[in-house]
Amino acid sequence: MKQLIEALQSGNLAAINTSDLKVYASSFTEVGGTKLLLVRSNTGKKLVAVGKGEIYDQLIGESVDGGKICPLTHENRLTLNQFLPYTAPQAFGTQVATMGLGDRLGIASPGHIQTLRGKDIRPVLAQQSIRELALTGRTYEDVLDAAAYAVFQEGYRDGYGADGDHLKKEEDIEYALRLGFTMLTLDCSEKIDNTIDGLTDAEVAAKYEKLPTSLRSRYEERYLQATPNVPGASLTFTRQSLMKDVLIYDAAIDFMEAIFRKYITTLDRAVDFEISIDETATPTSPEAHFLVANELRQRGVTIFSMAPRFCGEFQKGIDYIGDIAQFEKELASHAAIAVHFEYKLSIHSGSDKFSVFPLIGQYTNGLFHLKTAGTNWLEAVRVVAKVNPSLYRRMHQYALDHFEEATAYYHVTTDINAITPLASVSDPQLPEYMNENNARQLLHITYGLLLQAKNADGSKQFADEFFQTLAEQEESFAEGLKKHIGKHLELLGK
Ligand SMILES: O=C(O)[C@@H](O)[C@H](O)[C@H](O)C(=O)CO
Repeated sequence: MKQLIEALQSGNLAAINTSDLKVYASSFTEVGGTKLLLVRSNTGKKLVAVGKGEIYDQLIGESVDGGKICPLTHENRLTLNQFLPYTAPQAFGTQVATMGLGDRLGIASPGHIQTLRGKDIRPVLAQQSIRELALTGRTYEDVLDAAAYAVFQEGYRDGYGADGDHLKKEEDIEYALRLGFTMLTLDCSEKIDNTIDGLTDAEVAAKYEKLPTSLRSRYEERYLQATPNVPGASLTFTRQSLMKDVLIYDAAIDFMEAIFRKYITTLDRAVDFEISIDETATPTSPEAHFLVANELRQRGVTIFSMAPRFCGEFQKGIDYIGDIAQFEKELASHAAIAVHFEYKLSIHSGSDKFSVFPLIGQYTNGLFHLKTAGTNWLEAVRVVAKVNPSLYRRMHQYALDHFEEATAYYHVTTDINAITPLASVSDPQLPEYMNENNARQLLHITYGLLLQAKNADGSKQFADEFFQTLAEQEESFAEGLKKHIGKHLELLGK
């Protein structure tokens, strides 16, 4: 360690003996009288500090040969945030394209940064839903720590975001905000009445007539007396469609306003507030999108982005399923509505929607928010399939055995009987499973079960070997992400 400390003190990183050490040269920085560098030895990644000054004194670590070797702890991450602002998340607002890069493992962000660096789009690296935290056993502290250390490792100074994703409960919103998350995705799915779609016109009318007169009058005056004029959007309101949309969305709009007033307007910092109405059975028609957006504007609620439930299927980890002509027709209106109300269109379940990415880039004029998560996990699985076939086979079989359990968390139309039987696939062919939709969804939705699976003695059945394999294959994983997420960006016009 003495040689490392001396080389760092001189600022001569090339002099560091790297025979048993990986040096992340992009991490090197000086603050006050302290030099900092991230390295990885056989005991994992460490933050090395030399010199003097406040940050040196505040970092917690072992004093060795005149320097300090610091573990990548939550407390040390907070110290980095305090002295190196670029390592803390930021809000981006509506004037720059952004991409959610959900990292369920806490090891994907370096590859994400290498992919996006220098492009006209900014990464929301710390994006996880409460559902993902529950399935992986992680916390929002873990998520933000991993992203911040990745930013430090890569020396990435263009800014990154932190999205408390698909939040439904106030305690989860408070949790994410307390930790400094810079984006909130409010999931309104439990306030959207999906039963309305199944009612007859007469049943809809009868239910609507029971609403307060003042409420009905307000909606009818706003949406039936004149056709809204949104350049680029084709909108037709009828009394019947209006009654349905009011019954479906009115409670959700009240919820959006209440959360905005209680948590967003009271903040002393910028936060990107996203409205998610995508995880519902009811597709969001352009008229419904306009109604929600206009009601929010009438109530003084300003948002960063809106995630509608598009027509067709945006399933996890695979390409778009549906009529692309119809999708394009509605996308044009959705994008025009977002422009009209001055926010970005947010595309959830954005992983691998290659057939519609060019349309999304075109109609949003390159100003969108795209969310991915599953595809980043699957690139890690692809690495395992390539270098540790035994582990991949055990994980694949476990996923097959527990698939039904996983369908409780994600809507998929996977046909697991269509997946080539594992025994008939040779080791070199295993990575091909990541190119087959049914196998992709099998491994995607079982991520939590796989990571949390335990042996009879309580040890992790796959996770320890999985993370060890990925640690040994750090560069391969980053290259896989650069290739796969790079394909996303290229088709989006970035
Ligand atoms: O799996 C989750 O809960 C999230 O990744 C969620 O799906 C996210 O909002 C998303 O759309 C990622 O593509």
